[in-house]
Amino acid sequence: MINIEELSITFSTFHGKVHVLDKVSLSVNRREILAIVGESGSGKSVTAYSILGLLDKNAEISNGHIYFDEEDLTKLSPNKIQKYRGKRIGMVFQEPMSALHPTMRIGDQLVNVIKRHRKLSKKDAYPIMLDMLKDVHFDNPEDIAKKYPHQLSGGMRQRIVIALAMSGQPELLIADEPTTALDVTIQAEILNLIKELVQKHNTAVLLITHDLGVVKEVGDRVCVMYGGNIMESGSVDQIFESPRHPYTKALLSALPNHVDRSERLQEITGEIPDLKNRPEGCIFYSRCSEGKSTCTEKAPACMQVSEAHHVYCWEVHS
Ligand SMILES: Nc1ncnc2c1ncn2[C@@H]1O[C@H](COP(=O)(O)OP(=O)(O)OP(=O)(O)O)[C@@H](O)[C@H]1O
Repeated sequence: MINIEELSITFSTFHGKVHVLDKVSLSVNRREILAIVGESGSGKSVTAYSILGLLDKNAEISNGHIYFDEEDLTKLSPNKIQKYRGKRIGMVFQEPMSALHPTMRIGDQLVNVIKRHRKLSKKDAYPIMLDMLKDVHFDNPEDIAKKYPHQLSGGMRQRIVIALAMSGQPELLIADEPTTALDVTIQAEILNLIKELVQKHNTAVLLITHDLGVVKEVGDRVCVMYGGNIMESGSVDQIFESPRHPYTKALLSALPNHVDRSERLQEITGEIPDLKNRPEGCIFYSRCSEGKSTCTEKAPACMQVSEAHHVYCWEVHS
């Protein structure tokens, strides 16, 4: 569905160039939820925004490709990429209010988007809108359609945003921290809803989170990111049960209850290096407990440790 190959992104800042993504490669398949997990600043959102063509103006794609069904999105003009957004690639962000019009009824917002994406009249879009509200678990769609966003709870608003994101029947849904702003009791409901819609509509999902509990709950595969690099990728079981990268191991063992492993990601000691001066070798070296001299010389090559389980670490090579 989507295939990112060796993507590098640099931001020009007042203090010089910051290399925030360094040869990131990942892919998401149809009907699959790929979770990207990592600490703050690891490059999760920049990866998502690059797919959507929504990078800040000071960003430059200095290397790589983003293939979406064979088309390289990095080569498209802003106008062309806009046609993908919303229609073929849906988006759900952390704060639902940012995606909703505050003074327009829910039903009208959905009808407008359905009309635009599916080229339908208002009359034909109306029953689809009611079905979409049912799809996101409202059993009183006519009533909900008449409401304004401020009349709904945070969880209900996020369900509306998911309905909006799905209204173009997207092939890929990008969800950036979709449950972070919500009450813990509502989080599972939203995650289950995403899972259900993926199955029903054959969508692929790129889920961005710093919450390992969320990964465990809904992810099929995981990419662990650190300092703009992928450290390890594999199935949820591979990453949780047999992590190979020292960073993944540190993240998991830092969990208060690492038997359960359904907790939020804890910060591990040390800081991400200055991305203006990326080290020659492994970006994680300064915080790694297993580092050796090779690690400072060149960035680790990708090592396949078992089917679909990849690790970028010299220690695993040895
Ligand atoms: N416009 C910009 N100019 C300069 N640096 C930027 C810009 N946007 C993002 N960055 C930097 O890119 C790096 C990656 O940011 P990104 O938002 O992708 O991290 P993240 O993993 O999503 O973290 P968080 O969970 O905090 O959102 C950070 O160091 C951030 O400061």
